[in-house]
Amino acid sequence: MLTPAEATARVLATARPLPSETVSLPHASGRILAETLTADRDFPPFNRVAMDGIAITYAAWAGGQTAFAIQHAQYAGAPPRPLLSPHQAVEVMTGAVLPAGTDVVVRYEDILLHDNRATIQIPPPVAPGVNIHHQAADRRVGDALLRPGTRLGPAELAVAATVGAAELAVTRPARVAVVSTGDELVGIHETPLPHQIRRSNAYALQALFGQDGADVSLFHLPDALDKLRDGLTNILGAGFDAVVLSGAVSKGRADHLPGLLRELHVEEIFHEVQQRPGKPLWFGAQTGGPVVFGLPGNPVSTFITACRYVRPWLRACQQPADAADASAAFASPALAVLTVDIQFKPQLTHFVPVRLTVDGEGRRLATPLRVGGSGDLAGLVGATAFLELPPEPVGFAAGSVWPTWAL
Ligand SMILES: Nc1nc2c(c(=O)[nH]1)N[C@H]1C(S)=C(S)[C@@H](COP(=O)(O)OP(=O)(O)OC[C@H]3O[C@@H](n4cnc5c(N)ncnc54)[C@H](O)[C@@H]3O)O[C@H]1N2
Ligand code: MOO
Repeated sequence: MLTPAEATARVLATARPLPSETVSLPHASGRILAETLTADRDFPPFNRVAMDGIAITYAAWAGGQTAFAIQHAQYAGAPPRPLLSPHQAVEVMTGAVLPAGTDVVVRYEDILLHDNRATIQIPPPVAPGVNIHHQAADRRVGDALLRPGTRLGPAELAVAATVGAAELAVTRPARVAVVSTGDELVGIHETPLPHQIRRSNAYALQALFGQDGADVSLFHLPDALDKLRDGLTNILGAGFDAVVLSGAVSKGRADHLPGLLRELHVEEIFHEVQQRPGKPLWFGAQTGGPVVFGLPGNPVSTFITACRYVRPWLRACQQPADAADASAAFASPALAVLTVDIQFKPQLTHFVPVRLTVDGEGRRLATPLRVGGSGDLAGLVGATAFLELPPEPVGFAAGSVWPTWAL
């Protein structure tokens, strides 16, 4: 049986970069950039006035002059006009081009304005340049600003907008079929009979994969082998990048999936991982078709195996081929301090849902939630991560530090 690290390596070995597509800037939010965006101009593109006030010649002020006649006013958006006399001043507004011939800005708060003359109330600074955002101070024309593989959040979209990238190349979302199986499951609009439950896993998976930008379609198939075969045949041939099944991968008489998937030419890459929850995890791939994850049906197992294995695969596929560091986005979980003692005897990696907080010294603390078992889906409410505890030792002491995976 594989360890979680070995299973992860086999999952990621099947990830292929998805092709790119072009979308308009407002639709690129949250998507993964598939091109390099460079500065089309210096940042800022001109010496920008950074405070409302007057622009003057530093040498005059440093030489003892404090009263300056106003030559004109320079507004943001107006073509620049130079200062003609070093002993006069230009009124300037934030965002305006600094008038040629000036090299310092004095704020309105630090001058008295009377009769078109400004009298400075403060001593001169030690050098010119004050209250000026100099051309190219932040970035130079041609600098790479955003690289392939960058997730486009609000700051990145602002950068794209400022270089005029009205359309952007992004990786196409992964197309994922989420398939729940089981005759005990009814839809969310139905009233279950005493021996039935509503299907919840599919919605958790849809939301999880949606957070990674995947395009998710939901299906439900019954346990009867012929119906399961027909349904699965259609789904496998429908052009999905991944088919994620929940349930029917364990040892029960209705757990048909491993056999059926083999019959449908989905090659098994592994079945079972040394972990709890989620030991019955199944993974395979169909040549020329999708990869298939068979997630164990117990809701906590489904949830955690989706986070631990499916989401990294999605992220890997959504990285463009030329991403600078394709592995960085998903390779390493962050460390956190366990806040209570935990005993776990089985020789299995133990995944523990936790709530992460930060203490007064900035340490990340992981507090386990009260989850009754892998069927306790309500126990997951409020989880922000899960701990990955190794098969050894049996006892994990409060204060010890372990990897955590954010949800
Ligand atoms: N003899 C053994 N029995 C079991 C083993 C084992 O090793 N030997 N493993 C246990 C473990 S661990 C798990 S996890 C489950 C996984 O079983 P399956 O993947 O075959 O899942 P099902 O039997 O179909 O369902 C398990 C459980 O989860 C509920 N479920 C399933 N799908 C949904 C859904 N979409 N929404 C809500 N709840 C769902 C289902 O009703 C069952 O209660 O097997 C153990 N058994
Ligand atoms: O994945 Mo099972 O607990 O290990 O329910």
